[in-house]
Amino acid sequence: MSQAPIALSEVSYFFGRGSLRKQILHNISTDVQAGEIVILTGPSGSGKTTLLTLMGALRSPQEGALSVLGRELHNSKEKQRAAVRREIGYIFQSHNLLDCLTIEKNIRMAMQLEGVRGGEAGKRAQAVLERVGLGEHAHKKPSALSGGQKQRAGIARALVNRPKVVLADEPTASLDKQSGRDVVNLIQDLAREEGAAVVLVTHDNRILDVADRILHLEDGHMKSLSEAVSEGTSRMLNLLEKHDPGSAGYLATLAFALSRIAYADNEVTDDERAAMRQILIDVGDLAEAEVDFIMELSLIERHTQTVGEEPAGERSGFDDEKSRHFIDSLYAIANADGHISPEEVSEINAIAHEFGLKDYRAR
Ligand SMILES: Nc1ncnc2c1ncn2[C@@H]1O[C@H](COP(=O)(O)OP(=O)(O)OP(=O)(O)O)[C@@H](O)[C@H]1O
Repeated sequence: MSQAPIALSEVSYFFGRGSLRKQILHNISTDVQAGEIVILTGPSGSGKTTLLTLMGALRSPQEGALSVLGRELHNSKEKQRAAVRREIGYIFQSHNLLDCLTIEKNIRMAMQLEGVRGGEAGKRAQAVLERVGLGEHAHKKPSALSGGQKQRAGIARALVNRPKVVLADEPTASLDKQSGRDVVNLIQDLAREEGAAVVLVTHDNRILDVADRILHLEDGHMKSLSEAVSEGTSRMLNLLEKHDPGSAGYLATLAFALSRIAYADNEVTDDERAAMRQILIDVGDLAEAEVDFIMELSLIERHTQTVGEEPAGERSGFDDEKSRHFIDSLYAIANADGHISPEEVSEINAIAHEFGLKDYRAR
């Protein structure tokens, strides 16, 4: 099998020398295949940009093997890295377009570096601008475009030479929800069409679904996806709790209780999932992707908890309205398939008891 466009094996990276030497990345191993989209997440300072710059041949690792487009970069010389860089498409947080040139000229400039000029360059520039929805804006300068349009022009420039490796650093950071979504969809479509290996650094949870794989960095160490999901969810819940203490606690408690009902008969059906999702969406003013996070985390937690290992019962302190909503929601999940089983009833009773709630619907 041919080598992946990006291949890392036990890569470590250090900044500084002597007593100031500090290890930033620890034994990172991963391959990014052609046509694959990998998202790199992690808290600020965890080493995402450093890892991206290694993959982008802007630095070379002091330890481990790093191959980009078939070239080994461990201890490489600047000249070798420069040659690799010419074959990579970079998309930055700010579009990095030259303001004094039109969009079309910005794109032609990228082609000039590859020796493509004249009519051929004009044709290719127009085609790529149309592809990113900017066909009618070719002769405008960047200052005349919106943030999302500028970012799309940046993508057109990065992709016009059809790179086999595309690296994007926070491409949606300055965009609103819809523009951010448009931009990642575009990167995804173009990457698939060209069979490029794509690595995208982001803090934006809303775009995680475009990833084929999510890599999570913490203090320079690679973490598993489930650890990343759990970290992302608790960060989000903490944030919510700060802004809206009542509903955050309620949402987390409710999500977990609903998971218990969904698992009462040892299997979560699609109907139960859909009902659970809708109840949680109706409770808070969270984005759907955030609700999905909480729901999946609750289901995972429930699934991995062994029988007899129930969480310590807490008195809920819910007012009457919340108590009713809580009990009704449990019944709604139990009844999602049109039938409430004895196991589900006994789980509802157990939860009501643990939370000190009266099951006003019990017969
Ligand atoms: N040129 C440098 N010299 C010394 N240390 C650096 C340098 N660049 C980054 N660092 C340190 O390396 C660590 C990782 O930084 P990096 O920018 O890769 O993190 P990040 O995950 O991309 O953070 P953010 O999400 O804030 O962009 C940080 O502790 C940072 O202070």
